[in-house]
This record gives sequence, structure tokens and C-alpha cells, in this order.
Amino acid sequence: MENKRVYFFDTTLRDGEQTPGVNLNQEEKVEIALRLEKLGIDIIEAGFAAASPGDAQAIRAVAQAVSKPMVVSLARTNKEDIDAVINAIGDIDNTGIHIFIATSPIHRERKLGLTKEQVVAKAVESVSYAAKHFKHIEFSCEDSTRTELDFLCEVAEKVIEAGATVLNFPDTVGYTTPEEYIKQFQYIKENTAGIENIRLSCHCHDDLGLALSNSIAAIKAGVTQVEGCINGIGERAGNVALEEVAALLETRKDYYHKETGINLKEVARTSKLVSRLTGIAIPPNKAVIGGNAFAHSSGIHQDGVIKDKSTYEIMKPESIGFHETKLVLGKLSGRNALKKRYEELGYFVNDEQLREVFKKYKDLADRKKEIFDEDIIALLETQTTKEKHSLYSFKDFSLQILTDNQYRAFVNIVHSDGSLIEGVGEGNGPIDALYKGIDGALQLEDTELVDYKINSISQGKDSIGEVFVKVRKKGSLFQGRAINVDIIVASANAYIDAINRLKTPHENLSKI
Ligand SMILES: CC(=O)SCCNC(=O)CCNC(=O)[C@H](O)C(C)(C)COP(=O)(O)OP(=O)(O)OC[C@H]1O[C@@H](n2cnc3c(N)ncnc32)[C@H](O)[C@@H]1OP(=O)(O)O
Ligand SMILES: CC(C)C(=O)C(=O)O
Ligand SMILES: [Mg+2]
Repeated sequence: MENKRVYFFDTTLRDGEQTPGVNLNQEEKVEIALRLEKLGIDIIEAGFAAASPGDAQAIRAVAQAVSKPMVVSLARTNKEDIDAVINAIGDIDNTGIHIFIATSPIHRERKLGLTKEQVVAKAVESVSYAAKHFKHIEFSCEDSTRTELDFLCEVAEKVIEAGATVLNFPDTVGYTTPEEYIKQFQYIKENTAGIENIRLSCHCHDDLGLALSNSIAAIKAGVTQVEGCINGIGERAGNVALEEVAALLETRKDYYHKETGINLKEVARTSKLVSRLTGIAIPPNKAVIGGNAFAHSSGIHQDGVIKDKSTYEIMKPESIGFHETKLVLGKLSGRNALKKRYEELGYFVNDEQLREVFKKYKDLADRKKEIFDEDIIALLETQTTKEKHSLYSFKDFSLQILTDNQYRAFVNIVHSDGSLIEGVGEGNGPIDALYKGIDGALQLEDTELVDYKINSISQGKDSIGEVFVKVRKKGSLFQGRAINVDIIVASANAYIDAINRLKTPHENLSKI
């Protein structure tokens, strides 16, 4: 009967630590291991005991800290490395060893300087020695995918005889293809005596972006253990991301018919922890765990998701521990997404308001990369303010630089009856010139600007500027407010907003 259970072997603490720049101390390894236990990982490779006394201690600490997963350490085919593992964890229950040697011609000849016979001899000798101390012995033929198939079978057969219980055939340099990897496993299964009693394992690197495809191909070929790292970290382009394998087997259970021990709800938490402790950021577009994995930004997709999430989501964000689907507002969003976001923020807009605010929204989105909640609230608030006070509206302006700080502004304002009013003003800086131009256009002789404030409403250098002004006329104060990505336009609109209020006296701020 086909074996349905796929065992998850996590090597975040060993191959993951081989990510350039990553260095995990004992406490960090234990913290990650405890999280991996919650995730439901079957085997944790906690390090390489011979690498340093600190790593040996960390492996021991991990083995003492977790109770369910088996803990193993990597070792080369020499007595010193194996002794380092025995000393680190040999006395702790539920531990094992992972011994490897490269088998490909390039590694044998150029790296190890060993013949095929010598490689076999080292493999057999080390496995036999380790078998005196461990029941669980994984053996890996490093660079298996560039190794002669018959030689792989020969090594496999000999280490099985010597006591290996798991055989791993790594695609060390991310070289194989799914079809080729399947054929490799089929060949090994058909031509290696004793292989039927052995757990077969795959270990895929992502140099050509095929780590997931190759791992899943291996599983299709009958492999029952998959090795990888959380967030796909690891040597060079990294290892297969285990969360991707788990999500794939779960989401396409209808196709693969496999069982795992993985609790997918722990994926997001585990991924964040590994990212934080390794310092390796998760790219936003990363499958399953990226910040955009459950974010929708285009109007047609957002509309579909509002109507039924399954239109564009094949997994539920909650099922892997994320909070919710995100509709990201931007240039490509439509009315339905904007309306929904307003509702979520507690603003209920009618169709007419939505039509009007949507025009402004698109205008803003053309100029601004990211639209934040503050932006759209501000759009709505100026919209409703404008609906109330609209005697004058600002049309446009142009500026001339005269000398140093001296500017001349040409201002066009539209009266509610449709007539155009022009004004020219000179001042100290662009805003002063602009305001003098507005004063000139509207003949505001007895008004005085008493306050001017500018804030950035949202985030980023293209954020919206919010301008507040206070204008005094005959002892009364009138406030104006406006927003725009262009702070000069915001300044003009805020001033005209105050003037509009001034022309409707019951809206004044205070009597002084
Ligand atoms: C595919 C993989 O990811 S394999 C795991 C890779 N991980 C690591 O290397 C991290 C930990 N490594 C280390 O800390 C160090 O490399 C150590 C402590 C293990 C060894 O350090 P050193 O003794 O200084 O050797 P160095 O790293 O320079 O060279 C590796 C040696 O191991 C030999 N070697 C490599 N693989 C094996 C193997 N599987 N079995 C036996 N010998 C091996 C190499 O031929 C080389 O031998 P040489 O010194 O006789 O030329
Ligand atoms: C040690 C082995 C399993 C390895 O990491 C590889 O071959 O990539
Ligand atoms: Mg590796």
C-alpha cells in the first residue's frame, strides 16, 4: 500500500544557518526548535556538532528542550565528527545522526580527492561506527543529482547493510529537474537491495528556482521524508521552504493524497520568528508567508474577493496563521474596494459621495504609490467640507521666482456662479505670494492670516500634506483645512476654505 505519511525534516538550524550572514546562538536555536515542535516538525537537524563547541552545546540544548521531534546533528564520514555528535546528544532519547559524503565525480575528484572505492569505504566505516551509538542513522549522498546512478545504488546498498535507516539523495546544487529527480528515485528503488525497508528522503536547493517542484516530484516518486528550511533559507539560493511543501500538500490533498504532521496554523508565527532571529527578511511576494500572499490590489480582484474570497484565494489566511485577507488600496483599485474600506473604517458613503470621492481617489492614486487609511479619510472629509462651503474654489496657479526669496504668484479662482477670478501677488516665499494673490483676487483687505500649520497625514515622501489656517476678520476667527500631495495646492485650498467660511459667518471658529 502506498505510504501516505510525509515526514518533515527541518534543517533551518543547520543548512539554514549556512545562509550567509546568519549565526544563531544557543538560546535562539532553542527558541526556534520549540516553535518547530509546535509546527509539527518530525525531525530537527539542530546543527553540525563538529563545527564548534558552541554548536555542539546548542544541539544538546535543543535535544533537551523539545520532546516530540527527533533531534539530529550532521557529521562528515570521520570518527571525530561522529564522536562530536555522540558527545553532544548520544545520551539523550529520541536523537540520531546524519552522516554525509559527496558521491559525484566532481566532488570525489576535485574536493575529496577520493576514488569511488574510498568513498564507499568511508561511508560504510562511519555508518557502522555510528550504528553502535544511534538507532536512527540518516545517510546522505551529497550532490546525488550529479552522481552516476549505479554508484548511488552501490553506496546506498552498502550503507543500508552498515545500518543506515534513512537514505537522503540531496540535490545539493539545485541542478536537477522534477522529471530527472523522479527517474533517479525510481532507479534507486528498483536497483538497490534492502531499499524497501528504508525511509527515502529528498533535500532540494533552489539555485534554479526548482526546489519546491523537485521536492514534490520526489514525493510523487514515493519519497516519504522532505528536508528543507523555514522561509527557504539555506546555503546560496536556499533550501526548499518547508511551509510551501506543507501548504501545497494540504491545499492539493485532492491531488497528492498525503498526510503530514504539520499544524499549518503555526506557519506564520514560525516564519516570523525565523525571519527575526536570522535577520533574513521575507520578500513580500514570497509564496504562503509573504506580506502580499493574501493581499489583493487590483479592482477586479478586490471586487471578486469582496464577493467571495475563493475567487482569488486558494488558501485561507487564517489557516496558516495570518490574520486576514488584505485589500490594498492603490491606483488599480475600484469603487467596491474603496467603499468596503470606508465601511471598515466606520464611514458609510452613499453612491453620490462614492462617485465624487472616487474621482479624487484616482487622482491621488496617480500621484502617490501607496494609499493609507489616513489618505482616504482625508479625501472624504474634504469632500464633505467642500459640499458645505463652496462659494469659491481654487483652480490653479503659477509661480515666478523674482529674486532670492521673492516670488510672484498668478492665481485663478472660480466663483460658484462659474466666473473666473484672477489675482496676482508678490511675497516672501511661494505661499506668501500665493496668499497675496488670493487676497488680491478676492479683494480681502480687512482679513489677516493668524495661523498656518502643515502636517504630513500619511507615510512616505509622497505623503499627503495637510494644511490648517486661521484667518481673522473683524475680531472673528475662521479656520480652513485642506489636503493634497502638493503642499502649495493644499495651502491655497486651506486658505480658500477659510475664506468660504468667512463668507458664511455662522461657521466661524470663535469670536475674539
Ligand atoms: C552540502 C553541505 O551543506 S555540507 C555541510 C556544510 N556545512 C559546514 O561546512 C558548516 C560547518 N563546517 C565547519 O565548521 C568546518 O568546515 C569544519 C569544522 C567541519 C571542518 O573544518 P576544517 O577541518 O578546517 O576543514 P575545511 O572546512 O577547511 O575543509 C573541509 C574538509 O572536510 C573534507 N570533507 C568534506 N566533506 C566530507 C565528508 N562528508 N566526509 C569526510 N570529509 C569531508 C574536505 O575534503 C576537507 O578536507 P581536507 O581538509 O583534508 O581538504
Ligand atoms: C548535508 C547535505 C544533506 C546537504 O545539505 C546538501 O547536500 O545540500
Ligand atoms: Mg543542503
